[in-house]
Amino acid sequence: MRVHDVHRAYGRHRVLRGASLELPAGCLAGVVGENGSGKTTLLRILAGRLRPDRGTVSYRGPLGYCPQETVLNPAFTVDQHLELFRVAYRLADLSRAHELLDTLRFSDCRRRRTGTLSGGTQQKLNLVLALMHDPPLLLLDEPYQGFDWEAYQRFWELAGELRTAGRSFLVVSHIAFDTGRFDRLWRLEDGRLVDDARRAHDPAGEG
Ligand SMILES: Nc1ncnc2c1ncn2[C@@H]1O[C@H](COP(=O)(O)OP(=O)(O)OP(=O)(O)O)[C@@H](O)[C@H]1O
Repeated sequence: MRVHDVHRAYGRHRVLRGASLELPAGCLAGVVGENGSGKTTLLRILAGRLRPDRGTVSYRGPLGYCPQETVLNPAFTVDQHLELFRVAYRLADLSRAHELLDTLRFSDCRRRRTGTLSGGTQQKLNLVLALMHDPPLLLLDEPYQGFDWEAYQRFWELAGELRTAGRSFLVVSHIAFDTGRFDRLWRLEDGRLVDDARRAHDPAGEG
């Protein structure tokens, strides 16, 4: 994915003022920043949900987008959500989705209406819906919000496996302690992305 000089204002409030980044294949990248710095605005632009005022975003292939707010219908069961998304993604079956449910340990919730699930479990489903078509590029906005420690660890194990398989991630986070998990890290400051020198390692050899 290539993002070049993206600008976006809400009225007179200029949130993004020339944000740029390049995300190679097999890279687990993070964007951190203070509340209100524009992380969600940036991700919505990258996902095509919001138009930038200026700048370009380009990438190849489908992407998976996990928004901060869940996309669930409380009256539908987990299985019904999976089926809806299977049709939308034109998947032959739900084998990958069921594997992800197992990985995140909530297969026993398949017949429950999502309105009765805990916030953390709803977020797990939100994540599965973004991952089940195995897109090469994943845009995740605070994907582990509400996860307990075990689910949080499982998320990172899964991210590591997908990275090894060549998938790229852009994860928005405001949690300072997980920044060491990223291959690449940008801080969103004053509407621009600043490459963070403290990134853990760089498997793509680009840094
Ligand atoms: N639809 C909107 N209309 C007006 N202002 C908005 C809108 N959406 C976001 N903003 C403002 O833009 C700024 C950036 O918001 P954004 O949600 O992108 O930040 P964020 O970094 O994701 O914040 P957080 O960490 O709290 O989720 C904030 O000041 C917010 O109030």
